[in-house]
Amino acid sequence: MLTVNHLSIAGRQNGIVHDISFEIHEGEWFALVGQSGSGKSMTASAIGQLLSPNLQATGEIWYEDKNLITLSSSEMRQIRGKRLSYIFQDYQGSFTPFLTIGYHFEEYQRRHLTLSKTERIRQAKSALVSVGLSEEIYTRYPFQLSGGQLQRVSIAIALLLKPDILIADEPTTALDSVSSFRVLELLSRMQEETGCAILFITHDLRHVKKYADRIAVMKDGVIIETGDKNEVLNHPKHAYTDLLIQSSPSLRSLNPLTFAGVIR
Ligand SMILES: Nc1ncnc2c1ncn2[C@@H]1O[C@H](COP(=O)(O)OP(=O)(O)OP(=O)(O)O)[C@@H](O)[C@H]1O
Repeated sequence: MLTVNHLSIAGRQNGIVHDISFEIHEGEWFALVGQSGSGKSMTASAIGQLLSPNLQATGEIWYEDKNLITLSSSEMRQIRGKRLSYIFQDYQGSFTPFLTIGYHFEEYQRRHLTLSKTERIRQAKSALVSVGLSEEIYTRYPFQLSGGQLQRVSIAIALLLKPDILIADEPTTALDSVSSFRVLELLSRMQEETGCAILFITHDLRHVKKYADRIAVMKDGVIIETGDKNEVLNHPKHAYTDLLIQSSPSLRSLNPLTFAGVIR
């Protein structure tokens, strides 16, 4: 569904991502993990042409028969939102504070869907209800909502557009554990309902263990290991992956040999 081939990202002075390749299959939950600064967000941004202008992406990012890197801004806008949606850690930045939640829905709906105004409002309210929020939120302003509620609004908008791929860049980092749980369960439900693929960026291997199908581990701008979730978590090939697992408390016991103290 999405094939990244030899992607590199560089600034004027330095390289950030170095020749990475991976594939996201239809309907799968693909987790990109690794330490802070390893290039996960830059990789996610490159897919939707969202890199800052001082950064240059080279290589290929194939979605259907299009190399996304070569598309014009207007061609990319046709795909981003409707076919490829983002949910960010910085949900505040995704909303304009002085515009109502309804207005945010409208903006996406008008750009990507052909519906009457009444139908747009009906669908938006129904999307809010489906993520566990009240219809009344439609007329509220972003500053009147909590972080967890705003992140659920982001998901409701994504849900409405039914993208093929949802890129969720640390969507729960700024949330408390109950809100995080709700958001992840919603993403999981959305995936079941719409069959979309999810590119999930996280530091938290517990979330990977619970939700992901496959994992890519990134370090210093390079993918050092990719594979099936259980394979990577139970039999890491790279010492760095092992270190990530060791430093995730609830995952230490995944490897019974480690748990028994037979291997480190
Ligand atoms: N606009 C920019 N210009 C130059 N370098 C940048 C720019 N934005 C980010 N970087 C650098 O790119 C590197 C990778 O950043 P990125 O945000 O992709 O890391 P990450 O793996 O997502 O980290 P985190 O988990 O902390 O979000 C970092 O060293 C960062 O300083």
